[in-house]
Amino acid sequence: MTNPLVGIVMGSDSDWPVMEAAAQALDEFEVPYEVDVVSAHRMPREMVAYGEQAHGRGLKAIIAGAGGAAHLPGMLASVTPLPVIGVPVPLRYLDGMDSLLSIVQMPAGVPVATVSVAGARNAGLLAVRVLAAFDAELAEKMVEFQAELNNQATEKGRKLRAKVAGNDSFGFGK
Ligand SMILES: Nc1c(C(=O)O)ncn1[C@@H]1O[C@H](COP(=O)(O)O)[C@@H](O)[C@H]1O
Repeated sequence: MTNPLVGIVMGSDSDWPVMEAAAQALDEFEVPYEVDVVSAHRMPREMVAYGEQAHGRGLKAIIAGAGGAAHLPGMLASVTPLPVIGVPVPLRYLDGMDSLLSIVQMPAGVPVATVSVAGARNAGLLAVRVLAAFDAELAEKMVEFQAELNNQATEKGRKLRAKVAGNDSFGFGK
């Protein structure tokens, strides 16, 4: 089995419906990853061990998702030299604002790259970019992915213009 390059961890299995999108993004780029529940609050010793061992085990980035008082991404960032990408998971109350602020407002010296509330897909894509900085083949795949995004957006504009005005006044989207 291929060694995982990205660790996707979350405070609870209840975060998986949100965090799954990170795994899907990594699948699209054929980046090997591992998935686990690691809670700073409920299993602090295991959380520290996970963070301390991640680099030595060959991981290149950690994606950490948590909801509510979401301390997991920041605590992992404090015990690993790896880049940590934080995903604020929205819970029943407060619309994820609690998770967002818990993750994004890190003290200087301990960075967490925070994506949007429930932005697990972007977390996966950001991890791909981290790896692509040192992997020409992966970088090429990312360029192709971006070109496809461009095509899709252009096509949406073309369809909208055709629907609204029946013309192509900006000359985009041939
Ligand atoms: N924010 C944290 C941490 C942590 O930051 O260590 N551990 C669990 N949790 C969060 O608690 C929420 C409710 O968890 P349960 O569904 O298990 O009660 C989840 O969103 C989880 O990420």
